[in-house]
Amino acid sequence: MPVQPRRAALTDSATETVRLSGVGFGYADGPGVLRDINLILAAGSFHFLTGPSGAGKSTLLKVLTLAERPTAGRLTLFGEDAGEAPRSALPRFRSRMGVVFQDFRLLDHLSAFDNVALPLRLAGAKRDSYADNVVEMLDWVGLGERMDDRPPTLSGGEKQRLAIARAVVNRPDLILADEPTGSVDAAMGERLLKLFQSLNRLGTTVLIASHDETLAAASGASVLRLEGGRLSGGAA
Ligand SMILES: Nc1ncnc2c1ncn2[C@@H]1O[C@H](COP(=O)(O)OP(=O)(O)OP(=O)(O)O)[C@@H](O)[C@H]1O
Repeated sequence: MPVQPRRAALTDSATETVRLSGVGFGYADGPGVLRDINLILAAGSFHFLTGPSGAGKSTLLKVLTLAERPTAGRLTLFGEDAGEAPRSALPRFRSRMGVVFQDFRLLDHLSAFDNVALPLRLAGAKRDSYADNVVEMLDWVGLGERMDDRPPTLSGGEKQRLAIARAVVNRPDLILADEPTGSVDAAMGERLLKLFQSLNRLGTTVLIASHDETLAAASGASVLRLEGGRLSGGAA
């Protein structure tokens, strides 16, 4: 029986940030990792994605960031078919996303300031127009005193906070974050959650993959659970 996509809120195509219909994925020569995933993330909704280690949370985020393409089913982002979009279309989809990678992917030769400024520079903004915004974001994540330092001199938690500041600085339409509080203490985890919630109140759709079930429950967000490659949970 075909499964209806889970609905997190309104499902009019104009208000959907993400739609997965029967999406499957497996790495080359490996077993299937994602099976028949049906999911709608309404524009402006907030979700946690939980599940045991190896369940496929990072893989699902890789499919959503178009680092991997679905091997079955249909993926729509911002109302457009993305699963089979040509490579030349990928920057257009990605320019609307802020991604926090599990391994941070900071540029070691750039200062903390320049790492955070990168998405704005790539979007063509001039330094004068974004400098205050970058400083404000670094202050928010507690790195206001470290803006001239390079990533190799930062602790794991500081790198994580820097990666989050970079992902959110240009107010993307969609934030995809893989374990964004995995390297920080509980108080900083709550502060970072507030940052994601503030952006969400401004209209950004947020999906956070996390082992931290306590933080997920405290957030009041819908909690999606991935297990054995299948998705359950979320708002009905
Ligand atoms: N590049 C890859 N090539 C082949 N198999 C992979 C690759 N990356 C992940 N896998 C496999 O896919 C499955 C899902 O991994 P994934 O990293 O998505 O899980 P996860 O839920 O994010 O785990 P964790 O919570 O430990 O980060 C695992 O069995 C893993 O071994």
